[in-house]
Amino acid sequence: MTGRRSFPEESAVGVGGFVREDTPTAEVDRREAVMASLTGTVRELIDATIRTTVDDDEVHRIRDGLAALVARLRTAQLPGPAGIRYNAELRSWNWGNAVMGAANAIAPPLRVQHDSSVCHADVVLGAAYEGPPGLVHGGVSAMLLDHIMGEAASAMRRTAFTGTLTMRYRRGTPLGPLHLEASIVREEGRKIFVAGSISDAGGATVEADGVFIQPVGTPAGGGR
Ligand SMILES: CCCCCCCCCCCC(=O)SCCNC(=O)CCNC(=O)[C@H](O)C(C)(C)COP(=O)(O)OP(=O)(O)OC[C@H]1O[C@@H](n2cnc3c(N)ncnc32)[C@H](O)[C@@H]1OP(=O)(O)O
Repeated sequence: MTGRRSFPEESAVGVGGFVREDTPTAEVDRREAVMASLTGTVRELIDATIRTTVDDDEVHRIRDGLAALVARLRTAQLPGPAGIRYNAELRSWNWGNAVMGAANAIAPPLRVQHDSSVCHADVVLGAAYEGPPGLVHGGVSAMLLDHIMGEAASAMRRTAFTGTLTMRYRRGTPLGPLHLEASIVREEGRKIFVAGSISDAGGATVEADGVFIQPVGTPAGGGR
């Protein structure tokens, strides 16, 4: 996630993985762009690997070349996962996030837009997300919906964890361009009920209902 949100020091949430850093926003932006450029190429690598038909010897040469690049990246590493970081200006960055992390080539990535009452995102899913032939893996659909529905529940101002997520796969979701939406249906105390969908040009392929729960001690809502 990026942008200004509420964080533990503001909301007194003791959720692990949040790390405050003094990195200026301009430096975060610069580094994020650098990492995103690398990640885009790694994403290309994943797609090219899945679809390659080069001969065995060439596969082995490419493997050895990539192993050397991995060793170079390993010369300076975080001790564990990237977590969620934020600075004094509340610029946040979670570059390892499985759905939208700028340094995670597994992430499609999903770029979620927050409108007044709806979160939406357009994404193109390629060969790396295939389940049934030519169709998106059902778990990938659930992952993307979990994320965008969680973003809708958080509304850029609070922490909300997935409690229950119910999926209805109405028909196969084709690989290619897709549209996702999510919005809050109602709230009951710490429970936030959210609806979400994935659509192709022909309409909804997957619909989901979710119950997202604010951890104890977090504000029940209010302004940003
Ligand atoms: C700045 C960051 C932005 C964040 C922006 C984030 C965007 C990305 C979002 C990604 C979302 C994820 O993947 S989150 C990762 C996946 N989810 C998790 O790992 C969550 C694991 N589970 C938990 O941590 C916990 O079980 C919680 C927090 C969900 C609930 O624990 P709790 O707070 O102790 O709940 P508890 O007091 O027992 O119950 C409170 C009320 O919720 C109900 N309830 C409890 N659990 C559930 C449940 N699983 N499903 C439905 N309802 C439940 C209870 O019946 C009760 O209702 P009543 O009696 O009051 O009526």
